[in-house]
Amino acid sequence: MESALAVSRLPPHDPGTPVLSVVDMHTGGEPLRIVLAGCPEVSGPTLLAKRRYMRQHLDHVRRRLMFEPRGHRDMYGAVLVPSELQDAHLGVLFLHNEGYSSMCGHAVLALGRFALDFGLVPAPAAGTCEARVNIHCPCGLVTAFVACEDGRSHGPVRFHSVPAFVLATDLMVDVPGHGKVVVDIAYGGAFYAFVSAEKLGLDICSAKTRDLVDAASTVTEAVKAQFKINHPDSEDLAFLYGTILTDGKDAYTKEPTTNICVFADEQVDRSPTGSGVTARIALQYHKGLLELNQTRAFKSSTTGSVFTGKAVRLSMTETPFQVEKSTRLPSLRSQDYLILLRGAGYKNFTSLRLHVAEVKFQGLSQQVKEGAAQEYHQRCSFPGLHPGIFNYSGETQLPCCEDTQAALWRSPHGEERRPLANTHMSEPSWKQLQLTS
Ligand SMILES: O=C(O)[C@H]1NCC[C@@H]1O
Repeated sequence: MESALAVSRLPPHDPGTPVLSVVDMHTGGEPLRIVLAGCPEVSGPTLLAKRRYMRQHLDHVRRRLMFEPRGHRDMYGAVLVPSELQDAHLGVLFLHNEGYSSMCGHAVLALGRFALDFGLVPAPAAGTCEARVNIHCPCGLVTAFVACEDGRSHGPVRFHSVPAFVLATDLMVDVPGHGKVVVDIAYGGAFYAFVSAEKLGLDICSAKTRDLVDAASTVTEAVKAQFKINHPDSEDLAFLYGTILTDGKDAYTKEPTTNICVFADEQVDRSPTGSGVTARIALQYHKGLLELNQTRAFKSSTTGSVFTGKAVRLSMTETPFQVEKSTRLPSLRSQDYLILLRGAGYKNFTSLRLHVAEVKFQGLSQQVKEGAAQEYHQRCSFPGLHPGIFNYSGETQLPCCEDTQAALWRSPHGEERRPLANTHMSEPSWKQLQLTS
């Protein structure tokens, strides 16, 4: 039920016109547009089936939300859907400028706070300092731990991701304009190619973002053209999401190592990339550069925002690989590359995975240092990017129409627990997007 106050604040609109209500958040400068209401039903018995359904039948919703004039080419989104997993508090489909990703760490960090403050999970008992939010992402169940005070989010969020693994190290790729380049590929809920920017003739800290994006995208395209990536569990997850250029400082130090993630269609992550950090930790562990429970800091070269992360446990699964070997391209399967981790022998068709936990963001999710944002915009030469992207405002309205997501907004403690204003946001405002076809 909506309060009279909330309704009176809504702008006039034709009740027959579909309206999407959204909340905009960001983590470390990376946007997250969360759909509150108005998305047509996303059908499917499983989350991966819902992802396929949305791609086939509701892609116009993604395009309205992500593209200009309401979004921009680096916009990111989340559609919340019911999950088939009993333990999940919510399911989520991630949206970006090209389609639908399998994992998104910055979104999980923001959604953790969102879920607690909007009553999607029970308020933790008095005296509890972290709320647990189980988020079913396309890659699997991810748990966010949200620091809280008096039942509301307050401070850092961390998450435990799905098991990460290394797919390939020292892979020789023919990169147009750069010759043979050696890259590593690792999985942190999504697959990334990793290469030091220096190997592409760039300094990650001073190069123009446009040049970093061009180089990273060329690597992504080259890997996609020359190798077929397989995932042990599902063909839906078997794709290269992007390339992460690094400062090459993989050996452990207390100082943060810097990287830039270029994913989807040349989209740039303003944050250090939660799923990328997860994959990079798996890679560093695999190379013997990081111990279990050793915390490493990762810095975004675009905004300077920092995530920390550590590997917490090794696990071995007996899941056989179910994907077919490509006849056209050399096939990359993790049993080919991963299994002899640290010299231990494992039998064929056993995948060894690393549980990477505590990817953690210390800042409040709405705050980006103004200086960092300005510096980024000076270096960035995307014509369509407007500086307003860092000025997120909140959503004070409750969903204005009943739809398939309505069940998600029903707090376990009743409607009245829903806050009228999202306290993450400095300047409450409403936002409605007209959905025309
Ligand atoms: O933090 C992350 O994992 C995401 N950020 C944008 C690209 C990735 O999905």
